[in-house]
Amino acid sequence: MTKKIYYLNTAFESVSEYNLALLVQKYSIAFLFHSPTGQNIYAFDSISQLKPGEQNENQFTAVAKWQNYLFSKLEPLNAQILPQIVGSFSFTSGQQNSEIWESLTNGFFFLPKFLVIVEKKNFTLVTCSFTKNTIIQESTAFLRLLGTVDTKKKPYSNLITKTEELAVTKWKDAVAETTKLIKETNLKKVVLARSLKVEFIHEFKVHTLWKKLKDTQPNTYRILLKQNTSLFISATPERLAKFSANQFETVALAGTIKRGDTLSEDAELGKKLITDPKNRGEQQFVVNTISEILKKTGLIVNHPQNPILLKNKNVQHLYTPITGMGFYNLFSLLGELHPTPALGGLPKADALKQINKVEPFIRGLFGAPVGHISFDNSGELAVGIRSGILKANKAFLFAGAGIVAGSIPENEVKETRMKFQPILQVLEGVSHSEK
Ligand SMILES: C=C(O[C@@H]1C=C(C(=O)O)C=C[C@H]1O)C(=O)O
Repeated sequence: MTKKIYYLNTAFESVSEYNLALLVQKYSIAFLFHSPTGQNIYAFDSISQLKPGEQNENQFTAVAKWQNYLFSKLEPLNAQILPQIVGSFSFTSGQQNSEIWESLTNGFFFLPKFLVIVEKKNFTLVTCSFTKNTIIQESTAFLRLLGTVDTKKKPYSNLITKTEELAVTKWKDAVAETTKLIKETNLKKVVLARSLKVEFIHEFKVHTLWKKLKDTQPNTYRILLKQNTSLFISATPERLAKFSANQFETVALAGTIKRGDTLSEDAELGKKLITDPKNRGEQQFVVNTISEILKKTGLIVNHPQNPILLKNKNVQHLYTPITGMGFYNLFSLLGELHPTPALGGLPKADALKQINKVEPFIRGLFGAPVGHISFDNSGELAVGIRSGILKANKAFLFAGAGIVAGSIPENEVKETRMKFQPILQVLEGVSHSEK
């Protein structure tokens, strides 16, 4: 690509989230990203694409190089707000193409042609184009389309016909084997995941999923990545990083217990989690490892001494926000950090080896960094858990749990079953208006 990439900003009044989600069906590539505290991003169509884990180098270095290259081509047309690259890394580089993940196996990033950024009720469209002469018309046509997306409603429902937890016995054996290995070697923690297959009557429409995600998971990230016929969706509570020039915010999230049916039962369960030595130890590994990595890159690190409880609809976790201040190289820091011991384990390399050995599927985007990065290296990435991949009338959901010396296989099965719930409930009995 030798051509320049022009970009233009158009501020506009407002648009409903539902209309933006409806627009996804008109494009083969789209990305929706709702952060509980950051920017909301809606991206459609692409100017340039990269599969990070398919390059012959570290996937974070590959994205950094691609981003640099794109930056050298950017040409603002009276624009203050930069375009952003959006999408997902893969859990690890060089994953073997899998039937489930198909072309998303090794991650997928793109520079959107149309990027809607919503921040504190300000709506901006950032349009990218190779042609200077037509960019204004392209933006206008996009906004017109957005304003006229058909929201007429007809009754609609989609029902699950089958759910199947895959290879449960084998997974329990893997947990037992891993626990033994942890007791016998210097391995301390390994996060093992399993999968749930779901079949339903019809193919899902994106806006249906998005509405259900919004209705059922109000305080998590909400993420949707569409590439042709594959849809990745996530209701993750876990931030990998929110970053700007000299600030890097991350979290240590680990340790899980169910929500209670009453306020007092819920508080009781929370207390049990926060005073439980196994879970506190598991989460402390994550706090220590992340803090060490940030310090090693020269950041000044701050975090509260003790975790607090993060309560989502289906589960509660131990949570410590961690902030690093100072200068840093974004992509090399992300490469050091991912996967944190919340998703990989400790020591990282040995844990990844064990994951590779015992997990019967490719993680694809499960647990991978997913989000948006501006050309000034500000942005936000979440950890792609509480997630699944949908294609036609099938979905594969994923859930993992931290295995430590004291882990009991049956309890880990129950914990991962709870972690399937956020996305399972999105797919379950969807019944609302549909064109
Ligand atoms: C791996 C998952 O969750 C991670 C593991 C947790 C745990 O072991 O308690 C808690 C939160 C997440 O960091 C998942 O939801 O699939």
